[in-house]
Amino acid sequence: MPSMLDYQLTAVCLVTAVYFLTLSVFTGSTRKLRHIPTAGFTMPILFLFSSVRYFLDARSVIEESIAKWPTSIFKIPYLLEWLVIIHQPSHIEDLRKMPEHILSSLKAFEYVFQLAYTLGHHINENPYHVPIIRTQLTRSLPLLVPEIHDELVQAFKHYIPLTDDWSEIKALDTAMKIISRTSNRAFVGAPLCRNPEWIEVNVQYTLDVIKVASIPRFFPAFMRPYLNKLISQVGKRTEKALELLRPVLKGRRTEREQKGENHPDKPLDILSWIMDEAKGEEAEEWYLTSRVLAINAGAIHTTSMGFTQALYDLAARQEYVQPLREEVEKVIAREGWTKAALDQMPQVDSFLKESQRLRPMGLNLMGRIAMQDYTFSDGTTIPAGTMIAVYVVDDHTSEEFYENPLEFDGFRFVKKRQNAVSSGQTEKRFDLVTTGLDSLGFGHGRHACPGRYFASSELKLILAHIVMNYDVRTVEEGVRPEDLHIIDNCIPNPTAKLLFRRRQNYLRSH
Ligand code: HEM
Repeated sequence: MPSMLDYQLTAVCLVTAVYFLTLSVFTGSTRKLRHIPTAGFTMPILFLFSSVRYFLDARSVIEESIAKWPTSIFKIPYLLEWLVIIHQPSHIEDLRKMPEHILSSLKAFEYVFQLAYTLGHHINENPYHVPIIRTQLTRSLPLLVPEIHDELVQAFKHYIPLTDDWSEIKALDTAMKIISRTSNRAFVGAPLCRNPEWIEVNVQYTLDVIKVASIPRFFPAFMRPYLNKLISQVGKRTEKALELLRPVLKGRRTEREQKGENHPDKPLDILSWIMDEAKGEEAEEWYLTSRVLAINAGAIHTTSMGFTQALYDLAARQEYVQPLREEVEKVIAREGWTKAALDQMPQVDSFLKESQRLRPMGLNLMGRIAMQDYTFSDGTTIPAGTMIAVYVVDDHTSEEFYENPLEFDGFRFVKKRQNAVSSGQTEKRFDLVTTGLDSLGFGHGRHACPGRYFASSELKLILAHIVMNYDVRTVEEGVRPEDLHIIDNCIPNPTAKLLFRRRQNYLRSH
């Protein structure tokens, strides 16, 4: 039996080990970043207190730092590392212009998503899916929108039945299932997109990636590989997805052999395009499955969060329902459920953009790792290896860009579009898909989200479908469910329920 002394000795050894560990981990990087102002303490151990404060209330820590150093960059203790925060438009412009070999988005992605234990290094080594999403998926939207609409009608019927009495629906969970199904109509086609096991494996894979990428960052680097292995279910999920995708892959290969690579019935979806592009081992079934899962992981979580935020905004602000309905009804009567119709819904577009402006999916986006020492245009140098990110909230709520910036004004961007037109500028500047220094929810610059055209069409279709078919409100009238903040991530309340029923007051008879 170990004695009391043994326990005490073990405790002393552990504390000493942690102290020297943090000392060795931080003194190197801390010394190199000494010239950059710090939110909190830089000393080992004391640093941990600042880190805990950031963990509990990231927004206040950053806002206080901006008040102290309004024009300069600063660093914050992010768990066991330093994160350099930029927020000034001039610094964001510097970041936007920098190529991969100076400020790397891929390296940041690899680190933040712990690729070795989640999606796998092959996703970053050959990111051939990015141009597919940016060009083929976007260009195919006019053909895909009616299909996605068809899928979402079925998905809504299934997950939120049209009843005359109010039913309580858990918003975020339901959003993830609906988004997974409708997105997969464009990713792998029907009927796999609506197979409950496929939906489940994609949703769970996405949640696993987030878990495996986040938890180990609470621990020192040397412990992460062991922890990752302990908690990761990603391998198991990939095997399950492979089992479901294999028959589809086999069927498509047979069809290609029989009818030719570009036969007229070739399905119009991401799976077809990645099968066209994949070379060598990437063309193997496991790698194709892993690529489809990675695309899903990037698409489902982000779009579901954006959708849920907008839904909470709508449910709590009933005054927007009628004007949105009028817009959708008028356009759909003329155009049907098409991409052209979506392009003529400025109010729907603006509502979603305003929701994203005030509730982006994270306080800090556009992560980069400096691949070499880099000097910003104001002369501040960050050493190679530094992790940086943009505090987007500052730009999204800046009076320089927005009147009454903290107020939710669902049709703010409709007015901005009208002003732009009357002053001879392009109204596209204020579209949901358009990024800028005042609109960073999809990033900005060469790495801006390539899926934003697809996501935006999907979000517009869903919001339009909801206002046309449902009444939706919050459980406590007018009270919007509170967001959940995990460090600098803003997650729409994951447990909140909303009330749905069949729409009661039709504008016209259907
Ligand atoms: C509302 C939904 C979405 C939001 C808010 C969002 C947001 C973002 C952000 C902030 C970035 C990083 C930009 C940067 O670092 O500069 C990004 C990158 C990316 N997103 Fe999205 N995204 C969404 C939906 C999607 C969808 C549906 C897809 C795929 C179909 C997708 C695929 C990607 C990919 C592949 C990248 C990496 C691009 C690169 O490294 O060049 N996203 N997204």
